[in-house]
Amino acid sequence: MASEAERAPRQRVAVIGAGAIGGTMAALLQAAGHDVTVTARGANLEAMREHGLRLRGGFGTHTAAVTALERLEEVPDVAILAVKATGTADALEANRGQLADVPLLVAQNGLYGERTAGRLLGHERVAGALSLIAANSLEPGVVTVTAANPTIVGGAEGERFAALLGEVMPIERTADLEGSQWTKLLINMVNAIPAIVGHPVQDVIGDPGLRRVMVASMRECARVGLASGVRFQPMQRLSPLLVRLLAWAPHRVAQQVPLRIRARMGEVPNLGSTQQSIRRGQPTEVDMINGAVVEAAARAGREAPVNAALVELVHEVERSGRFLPASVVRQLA
Ligand SMILES: NC(=O)C1=CN([C@@H]2O[C@H](COP(=O)(O)OP(=O)(O)OC[C@H]3O[C@@H](n4cnc5c(N)ncnc54)[C@H](OP(=O)(O)O)[C@@H]3O)[C@@H](O)[C@H]2O)C=CC1
Ligand SMILES: CC(C)(CO)C(=O)C(=O)O
Repeated sequence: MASEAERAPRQRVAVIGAGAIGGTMAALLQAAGHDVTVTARGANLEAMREHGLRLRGGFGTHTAAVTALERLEEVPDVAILAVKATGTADALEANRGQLADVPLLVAQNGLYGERTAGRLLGHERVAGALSLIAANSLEPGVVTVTAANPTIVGGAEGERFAALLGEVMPIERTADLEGSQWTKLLINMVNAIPAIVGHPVQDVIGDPGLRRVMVASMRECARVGLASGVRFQPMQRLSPLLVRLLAWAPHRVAQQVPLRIRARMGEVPNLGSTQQSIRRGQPTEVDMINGAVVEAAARAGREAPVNAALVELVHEVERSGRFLPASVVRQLA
């Protein structure tokens, strides 16, 4: 993190979508002295207006006095987009007039979120952030960080945002955002099964039968990425060599990948962002995560049957609002 002398001058920062990740960034930036405006809606907006934005957990406790609006009213110096990828188009459309030429950091899972945002806004002053933080936003106005891990930043405006966020949280730079997005996509293969069975990520990884299916989905992701020419970038302790091992080594070796991810997650139960969407009755990003592997497989003339099945099962849980027995997942691999 930056020293006092290295700190950037106070900036007007807009955070579009102050949920788990956006709320964490907004609260920490406000605590560091920046002038932070967030956009939100419903009970979350009301709670932040009434009580401030309350941060708990791994980055400490802070109630941030942010300006909370439904949509931006002024042009900020920089903006962070932290809505789920399913909400990008609506959120940018609502704030188009204020974001015309403003550097924008897209903090999302999945592939190419910054390119999508740049295309929708008609400029290329964009960067991408891949958050290894685990955070919950299940109570209006409150964000709880359960694992205060680093965030990886890259893209055209990467340096600017790495400097800004580096003031308040651990940041790593990537020169190959796409390669890092793929590594994060591989890590996000931990999301779908917890969302199907309704258990924390750590418990799912601890279940040998569910872990086997998770490894199979990771293997598909690794093989499809490698076949598509992706250069997986190192992330946490997931090295390019380990990605190759994951793709081809026997299960007993490959399972080290989810086990290492679990070790980094800490003890506090982590639902994962996909299960949080389900619990809030909202659409998930599964089409942009497991679905992205299925799409990339099709482009490469391959198949990704385990990911295709997981996409279907997550959609089934979205529709019914009922988690499924673990046996339904265990039979996939
Ligand atoms: N949570 C986590 O631990 C992690 C999440 N991520 C990724 O970060 C990204 C953000 O996820 P996360 O923070 O969990 O998501 P959340 O759903 O917690 O936060 C998104 C917030 O944006 C709000 N929102 C959506 N559309 C609009 C809009 N048009 N105007 C204003 N507010 C809007 C949502 O409100 P509403 O609830 O009303 O829809 C919600 O409060 C995702 O891509 C996720 O995959 C990455 C790493 C970890
Ligand atoms: C890394 C992980 C699993 C942290 O929760 C995440 O990215 C998510 O929840 O989407």
